[in-house]
Amino acid sequence: MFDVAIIGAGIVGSAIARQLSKYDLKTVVLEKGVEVCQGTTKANSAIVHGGFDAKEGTLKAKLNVLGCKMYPSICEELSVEYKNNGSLVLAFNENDMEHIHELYERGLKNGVNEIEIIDGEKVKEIEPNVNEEVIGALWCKSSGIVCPFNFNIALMENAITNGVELKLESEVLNIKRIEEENYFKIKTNKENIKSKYIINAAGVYSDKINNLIGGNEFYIIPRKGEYKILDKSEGRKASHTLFTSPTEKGKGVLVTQTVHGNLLVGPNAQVVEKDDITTSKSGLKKITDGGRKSISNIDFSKTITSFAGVRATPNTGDFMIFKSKVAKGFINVAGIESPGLASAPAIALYVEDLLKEVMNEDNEELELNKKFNPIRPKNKPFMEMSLVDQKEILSKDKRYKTIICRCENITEGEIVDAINRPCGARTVDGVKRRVRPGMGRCQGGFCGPKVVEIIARELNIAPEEVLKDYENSKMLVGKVKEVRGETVEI
Ligand SMILES: Cc1cc2nc3c(=O)[nH]c(=O)nc-3n(C[C@H](O)[C@H](O)[C@H](O)COP(=O)(O)OP(=O)(O)OC[C@H]3O[C@@H](n4cnc5c(N)ncnc54)[C@H](O)[C@@H]3O)c2cc1C
Ligand SMILES: O=P(O)(O)OC[C@H](O)CO
Ligand code: FES
Repeated sequence: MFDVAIIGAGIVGSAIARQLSKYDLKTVVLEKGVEVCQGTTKANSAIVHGGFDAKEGTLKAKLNVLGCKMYPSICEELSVEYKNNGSLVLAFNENDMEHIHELYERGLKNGVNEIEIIDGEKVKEIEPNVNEEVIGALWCKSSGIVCPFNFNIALMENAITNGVELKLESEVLNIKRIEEENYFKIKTNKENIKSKYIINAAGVYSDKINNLIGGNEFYIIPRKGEYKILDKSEGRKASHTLFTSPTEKGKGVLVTQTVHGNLLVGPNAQVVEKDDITTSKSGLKKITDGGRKSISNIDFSKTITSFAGVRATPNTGDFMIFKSKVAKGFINVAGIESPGLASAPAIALYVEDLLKEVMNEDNEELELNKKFNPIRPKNKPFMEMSLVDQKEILSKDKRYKTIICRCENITEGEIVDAINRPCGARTVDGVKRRVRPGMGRCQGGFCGPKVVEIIARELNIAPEEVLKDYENSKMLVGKVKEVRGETVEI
């Protein structure tokens, strides 16, 4: 019997898992994906918002502001890339200026202190490539950018190191509350699991999971956002995150540098089916036009790839984080659209308090995990190590000598480490998200086959079994011909 079962291993489920690993609890995370970070967390703007956008008094506002404050230290503990680059909401006319003043006032009410309104000249001084028609901006100095994949993975890795169990490819199909014995029976595609408490962090599917216990307090309206990611040569064009005035559809198309130095432009907003992450010509045109509003000379011929993510927009307008009234011991952490990434560390604290409340009702208390260690050791890129560190690691492992990804300068040693760490990579995209082979200009054209070979070797599976990302995404279909006695695979 588990004490807590968390459904979903995106940023929210993983942040909660890590928070609960501070306590002496038997916690399991059930994730239907082949890996962690396969839902919305893998495809978003990666902005740690300051917290001036959400309406005052909402959970979004409260948890965003606190989450933003927590980011620098939690990323330090977990060795995750985070940069406090600040953001600008740009104004191009008097109407925009009015919006900016509203956001400023709202920011102050929400407790965001590091904000100020600046004029067009100042904007151009701190962001030289900005569209010269800018007349002013709201400057938020506390906001930042993060690597959402590594943050998600690091949270789960640290949770596992501290005793949490992660069950991958485990889709929750049904939940039954066994009232007389005070626990839940959870049916997955693999097994039945018993748990005293359940935390529903299933992203766009959080309404379906809540419906399994007969809750119908909210539903999710999936809203897709498309992006273009550009070469690092374009990344230099923006140092702050550049927003235009928000609309009722959201914060609009932004332009930002990523923590790795690429340029990210997007998203739009479109109601779709839950799993629709396709991109379209018309959608991407909106991104291009929207991005040029902030920086007119973006060279979109330097686009590396495009992608889309789906917001778990709740019909209620605010995060739906609450103890279920229909099933005692069931906590919803649902409707976590933007600013869910920025809020995740604070959401975990909020859920910890809710769990304490439900446990109190059972006359139970949380006890500390005396072995809890908040630190996740670095997996620093080989090329960023000092010469001394490079020599040391090479003396122990020669695989750091072989460059596998030429575009991003990634060695075999780093890829092997990414696979063999706790919560290690299981797929080609999983390796890509952890250590970046495939993120370069050639998009894995050169390094992809080598990565497949390494995954097959390390996981002791046939190359044909290696997946790109999801289940059924095999990359090799069989052997086609023999070249000088060697079999060539496709
Ligand atoms: C276009 C876009 C831009 C965004 N930009 C930002 C931003 O810049 N800043 C910000 O703060 N926020 C942003 N967000 C919001 C942020 O990405 C989300 O709030 C956050 O990623 C949600 O995380 P999650 O863990 O709730 O969901 P997910 O990452 O989707 O995780 C849910 C997990 O549950 C699993 N699951 C579902 N059903 C089941 C089941 N039955 N059994 C087992 N597992 C299941 C899924 O496989 C998935 O892994 C953006 C979102 C989008 C779409
Ligand atoms: O478009 P929104 O409002 O959902 O926001 C998404 C990101 O946080 C900013 O791009
Ligand atoms: S060699 Fe790896 S992305 Fe080009």
